[in-house]
Order: sequence, then structure tokens, then C-alpha cells
Amino acid sequence: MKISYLGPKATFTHLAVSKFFENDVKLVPYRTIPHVMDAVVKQETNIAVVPLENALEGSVNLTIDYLIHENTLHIVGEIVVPIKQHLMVHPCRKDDWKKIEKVFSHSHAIAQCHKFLHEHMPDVSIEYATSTGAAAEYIHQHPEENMAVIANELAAKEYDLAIVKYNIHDYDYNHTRFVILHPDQDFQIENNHHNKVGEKTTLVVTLPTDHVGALHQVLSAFAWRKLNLSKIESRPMKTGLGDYLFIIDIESKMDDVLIPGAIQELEALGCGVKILGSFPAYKL
Ligand SMILES: O=C(O)C(=O)C[C@]1(C(=O)O)C=C[C@@H](O)C=C1
Repeated sequence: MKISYLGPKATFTHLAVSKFFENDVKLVPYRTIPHVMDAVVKQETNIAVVPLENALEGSVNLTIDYLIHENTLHIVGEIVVPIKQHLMVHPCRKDDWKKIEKVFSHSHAIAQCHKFLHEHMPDVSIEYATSTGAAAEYIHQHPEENMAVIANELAAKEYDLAIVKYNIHDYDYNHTRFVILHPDQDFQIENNHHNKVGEKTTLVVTLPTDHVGALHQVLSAFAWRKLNLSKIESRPMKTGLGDYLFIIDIESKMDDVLIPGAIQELEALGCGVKILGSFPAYKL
């Protein structure tokens, strides 16, 4: 089985897939989240793994938007991974890293370390990379750049960088949810040894024309069936200012009665409903 992931080597996504999947898989890195997903659609790989949400910074909007608007893949699993961000430099700058002028990383990694950067490196400029691994690889290839990178310990090893500050993320509880994507919504991930923490169903709901209490009615369809929601988030529909869709995570797997009943009720109210997936959630 071939798995596309947000690469290059030693990103957090790489850490997640290499810990989660067994040895008989081939891991194939792609540079951007859309490329990771397109690889499955083009049948270059069988499964895609991409980041969806971080506990400190919230959703990875590119993943959500691509999944909703551009893609036909389904979420077939979720992996929650602890995230530790470190500051690293090319070894030739190890002793004078305090004179660094730029910090380079993925936007989510930078956002997870805002307080640290504000307090300890207030004058540096920030540059964004497609992933933490891509930033680490760049600095390895460009020792002449007076830059530091925010990335994980594996990246420091892979790209031969020196960690000058460990654990610079602003809050201890720093976890990211990665999703496993497949074209077939009934695809089952083989998993023998990981810690399964629950089941989820993710829906995308569009409201009928804006009217008083529309969202309240949507939420009632879940509430009176005692379907617990673990997330509700609005994203622009990209059709006009004020047009939103809602991404709703239900803390149960698809059943024959309750979730289909809630969906029918929403459709009767004039809502559009798309099922992004019904899947097991694992914690590493
Ligand atoms: O850049 C990486 O290493 C990624 O895997 C991406 C990503 C993200 O998009 O949130 C994943 C986990 C961390 O939260 C920071 C960055």
C-alpha cells in the first residue's frame, strides 16, 4: 500500500504516518496538502494523510477547504499526535544563534510559538514554508542564510541541524489531528496495536436561506437524539460574503437510525448535507 503524506522527510505528518502504519507500506512525500490529496485521486497512492487541526492554532484551513470544495476523498481515520516544537539552526550558527535575523517554518508551527518568538526574538522576521520539514531541509542546503527553523527532533537529525531551544510551543498541551483519506468511504484501516479513543462522523452542512434560528434548528436535530458534537466550525462557502457552511463532528460512528435520522431532518429543513466520513480515532 502506498501512502502520500505532507513531506519532505521529517515533517510532523511523516512522524504520524511512520508511527501509525506497519512496515509493509510505502510512504511517498508530496510538497503541499493539495498534492498529497491529488496523489490518491490520480491513483499514484492509495491513501493520503494530512493535518486537519491543531489544539493551539485550530483548523488547517487548506485541508478543510480542499476536502470540501476540490476533492472527493473520504476521511477513514484520525490520528492525534503530540507536537513538540524546537528551534534549530545550521550547526555553523550554533554559538551565535541569538543573532538570527529570520525564523522559517510552517504557518501552524510559527503560530504555536508566537509567545516564545514575541518574548525572546522580537526583532526577527518570519518566513513561511510549506512544512516544518521543508524549512529544515532548506536551511540544511543554505548555511549562508542567517535563519533559524521551527521543526521537530526528527528534522534536526534528518537535516543535520543543531537544536538551540527545546519545546518552544506556547502551551504544553499541543496536539495535532491528522486525517487518513481514501476514495472509498467504507475503507477500513488495519490497526492492531494503536490506542483507539473513539469514533467520529464528520458532516458538512449548508443552511437554507438565512433565517432566524436556522443554526438552532440544525443543532436541535442532534441534541434531541443525544448525539454529542465534538466540533462545530464555520467556513466561508466562497460564494459571497456572509455565506457559510458548517463542519460538524459527531462523537459516534454512522448507525442505522440516529445519524441518518438527523440528516433526514436537516434535509427536510432545506439544508445541504455531505458526509465527509465516519471513522475511528486513534491517539499516538
Ligand atoms: O509542517 C509539518 O511538519 C506538518 O506536518 C504540518 C503541520 C500543520 O499543518 O499543522 C502539522 C503539525 C504541526 O501542527 C505543524 C505543522
